[in-house]
Amino acid sequence: MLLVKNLSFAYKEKKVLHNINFTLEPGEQLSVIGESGSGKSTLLKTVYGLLQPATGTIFWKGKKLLGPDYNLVPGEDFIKYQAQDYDLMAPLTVAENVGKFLSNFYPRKKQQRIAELLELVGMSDFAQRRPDELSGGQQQRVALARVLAREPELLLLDEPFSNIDNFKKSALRRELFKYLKQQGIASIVATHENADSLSFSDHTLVMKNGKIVHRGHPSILYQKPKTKYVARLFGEVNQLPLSWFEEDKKGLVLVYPHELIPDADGHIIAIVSDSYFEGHSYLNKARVGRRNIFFRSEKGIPNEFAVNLRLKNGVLETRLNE
Ligand SMILES: Nc1ncnc2c1ncn2[C@@H]1O[C@H](COP(=O)(O)OP(=O)(O)OP(=O)(O)O)[C@@H](O)[C@H]1O
Repeated sequence: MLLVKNLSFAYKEKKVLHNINFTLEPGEQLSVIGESGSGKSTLLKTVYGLLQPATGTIFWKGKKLLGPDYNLVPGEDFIKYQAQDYDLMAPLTVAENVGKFLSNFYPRKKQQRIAELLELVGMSDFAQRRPDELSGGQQQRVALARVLAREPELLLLDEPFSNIDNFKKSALRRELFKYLKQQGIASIVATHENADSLSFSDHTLVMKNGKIVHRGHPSILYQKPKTKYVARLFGEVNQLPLSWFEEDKKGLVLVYPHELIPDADGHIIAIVSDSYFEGHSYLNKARVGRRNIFFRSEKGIPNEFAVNLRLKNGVLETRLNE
């Protein structure tokens, strides 16, 4: 088990991580989400051993991990870390890059392992190419194969799919996280992209200004976000007066755009200002009084068109039950 206890870190006098606590079991998948600059990368670098914590301790399976002040070569053998840059070796082929840290003692086994990993990341056809002949997304996939080569027990990935196009990304995500589960590899993925978090994580940490502001299973974070900041990480969200839905109620409620339904009987009247095509539906920006809101519709809606909206059944019960 990974145990991170009261971890804090500062770049010179700028404190970037504040009292971070979490645990992670072998094979578990943890995602760390939060706005740019919230401290996700710094957390990964500190856990990996590139940065020396100001306070706190990190244990893996009961063994205390020492930071760079105590290790000549930063990083532990059983942890692999994929940073946002890929650091592939230019003179080596893709296959040589992936196999660089594999033993040459059993050459056939080594070649099999390289082939298996290149297949996993969809790069088999590029085995003999050199990194400078690859696109950014292809380099990112090779880098992923390389960090998996020596079967780490704990894998730390910083924005692992950021350069990979949508065609490849969904399949790669599914294959990679299935592989990690099968192999019992624990992973921490720092990401902006909610799909990394929603579909594949056992737990999610939400970071803001170097602190964990919320944690839990992604479905709970999505359905019962404690703050607009948390809900906003999953896409557009409205913060609306409760009195719109229940007379005399004070306070605000978070409502996702798909939870506001166009309905002739709806008593919220919205004037559409923009309608954006998003494949499965349209995302509409509209005014209700002086407030801007977002709602979804199956069809595009002309500007300045008035639409009656109602709240999807059950939303208030879900959001307000604490
Ligand atoms: N080498 C550094 N020296 C000083 N400050 C730094 C350094 N690296 C990061 N920071 C600061 O630390 C804070 C956290 O940065 P970090 O890169 O961990 O955030 P992040 O959540 O990973 O952001 P992003 O999503 O943009 O990658 C930011 O305010 C950043 O400006």
